Amino acid sequence: MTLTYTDLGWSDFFQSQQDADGDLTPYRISAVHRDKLTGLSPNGQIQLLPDRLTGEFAVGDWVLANAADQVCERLERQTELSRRAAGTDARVQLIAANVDVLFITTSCNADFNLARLERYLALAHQSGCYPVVVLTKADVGEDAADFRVKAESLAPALSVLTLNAKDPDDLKQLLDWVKPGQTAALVGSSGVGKTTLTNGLTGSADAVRDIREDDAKGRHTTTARYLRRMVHGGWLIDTPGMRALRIKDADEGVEEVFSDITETAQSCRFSDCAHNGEPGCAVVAAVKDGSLEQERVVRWQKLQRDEERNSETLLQSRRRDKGFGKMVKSMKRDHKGRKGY
Ligand SMILES: Nc1nc2c(ncn2[C@@H]2O[C@H](COP(=O)(O)OP(=O)(O)OP(=O)(O)O)[C@@H](O)[C@H]2O)c(=O)[nH]1
Ligand SMILES: [Zn+2]
Repeated sequence: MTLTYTDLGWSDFFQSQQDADGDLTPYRISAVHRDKLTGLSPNGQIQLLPDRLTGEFAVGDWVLANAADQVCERLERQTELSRRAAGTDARVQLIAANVDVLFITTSCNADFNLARLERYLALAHQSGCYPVVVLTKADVGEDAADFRVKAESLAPALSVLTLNAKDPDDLKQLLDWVKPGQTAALVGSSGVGKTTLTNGLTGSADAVRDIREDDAKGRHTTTARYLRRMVHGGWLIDTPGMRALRIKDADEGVEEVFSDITETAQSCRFSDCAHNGEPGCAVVAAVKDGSLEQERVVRWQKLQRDEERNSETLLQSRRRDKGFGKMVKSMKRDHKGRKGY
């Protein structure tokens, strides 16, 4: 079957970035390898040679390549999903590009965690993707409707689907959210059913899991991401091996997810109110009168702290560590001094 550029997700946004002569060919990146890229065009799939480190490309990117299959340009992204890399590394790690819909996947069991959902929602808002919460294992034991109500409480008009990932009929619910030519990405913890969903939505049983790398702790993780065609003509990016999501530079996303709280906080007497017992704190007052939920405020404060810390540059975190080291030293000195009394 021949695909057109429109089928691949090409739009006016990318067209306007085409080179004037039009002698370069656009390709959609379907896989990023150590030293090469896989690109899709109406002529099929080819290997492309990157013009910079492949870590600067994401699955879903559009690039322009010359007749020798060398990438000459990476087009500006409509949306970009990224997180802070694992370990002590402060770098940004790209997850996917030009994603329209983010399927935030969790299951109707112990994996369900409101704080984690909020983190993924902040990622969606920050990147410009439309979030849809997918609750799998609705067919198993516990009452799926309860989980749904809890998830829906996170934002007004939040789209929440409950389903059995193994049931082809249930999967139609997801297809409704992605138009042909649009791209969705699946995120969520290990074991929630991402592979099952990917196989069901793309009609392939061979989840390609061939690139294994050691992470910081020496564990093997599957890091390959692929752009796959969904049965109805949309595109799907699975994100295997994403053990934890550390959001970075997502302060606006966090603000959006907690807009009810941030709006209330504008009425605090002090503009830098930490909502920790300051006089005239509107957030504490709202918790008291029941218009804000205490646990949600606590989750907001924690997510804000995490986000700030993840967004520090390496230099800032070194300074913080140094400052902390100095503080410990001076405390030790003080302690010694006091002992002398
Ligand atoms: N009953 C039921 N089982 C499910 C459902 N979704 C997934 N499973 C099962 O849960 C197990 C884990 O599913 P996977 O699709 O491998 O989960 P994953 O998110 O891809 O996990 P990783 O590969 O570790 O990232 C498999 O045994 C699935 O068959 C569901 O909605 N209902
Ligand atoms: Zn306050």
